Amino acid sequence: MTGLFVTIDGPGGVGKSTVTALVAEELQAAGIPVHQTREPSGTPLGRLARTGTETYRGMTMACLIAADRYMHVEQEIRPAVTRGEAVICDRYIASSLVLQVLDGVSRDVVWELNRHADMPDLAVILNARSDVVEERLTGRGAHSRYEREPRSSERECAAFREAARFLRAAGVRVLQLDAGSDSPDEIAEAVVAAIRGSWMKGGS
Ligand SMILES: Nc1ncnc2c1ncn2[C@@H]1O[C@H](COP(=O)(O)OP(=O)(O)OP(=O)(O)O)[C@@H](O)[C@H]1O
Ligand SMILES: Cc1cn([C@H]2C[C@H](O)[C@@H](COP(=O)(O)O)O2)c(=O)[nH]c1=O
Repeated sequence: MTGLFVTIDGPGGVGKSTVTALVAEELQAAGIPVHQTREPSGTPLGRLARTGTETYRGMTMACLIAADRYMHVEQEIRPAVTRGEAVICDRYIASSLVLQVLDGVSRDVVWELNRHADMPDLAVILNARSDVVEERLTGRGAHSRYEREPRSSERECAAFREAARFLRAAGVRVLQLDAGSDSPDEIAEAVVAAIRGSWMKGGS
């Protein structure tokens, strides 16, 4: 049986990393083999992208992120799915459709750069009211220049709604969840239920 490729995206600080870890834990507890990963990935290109948001911008960053994605897919994601594992990836193409577009690259170009990357079986987009996201971000502290931009939460929340519509129109199965009022455990439970549903429909 082949595995399943699930991505978790959303505005900075909404709770992606928290929920990704809980989903992986829950699946493992249920005896499902899991491969938890994130983007930028652990490849040399990914490390460059993660530590270089002050240096690389616009088209340079869009290409760097896409190059890391192709390496990540080939070396890590696809082999794990082939082994029958549930791959849970913290950030993927939806993040590029938001952050690289807000960074000045056109959506058509971002989409074209990512066209040959494997699409997820399920793209989860966590979102919430922008004031809630901003409060979480302020409480935890910014990770990147994107999160330090004025009104970043407001712009990212709106852009992730648009990215969800775009991916759905492109044929990707998208699950949008309101991460504003529920606890991380409740959100993780909803994601796990959707993953089980996708698997029963035949996965990849
Ligand atoms: N459902 C929730 N309710 C309340 N607080 C939450 C919830 N989920 C996460 N948090 C808190 O919000 C903060 C940001 O969470 P987290 O680091 O998981 O976000 P993120 O989306 O991965 O951020 P980034 O994109 O910047 O890596 C943390 O302090 C976390 O404890
Ligand atoms: C997948 C992806 C990532 N990025 C950038 C955004 C952040 O600077 C880091 C991710 O760090 P976080 O702790 O998860 O917020 O990578 C990007 O610009 N585009 C992407 O597609």
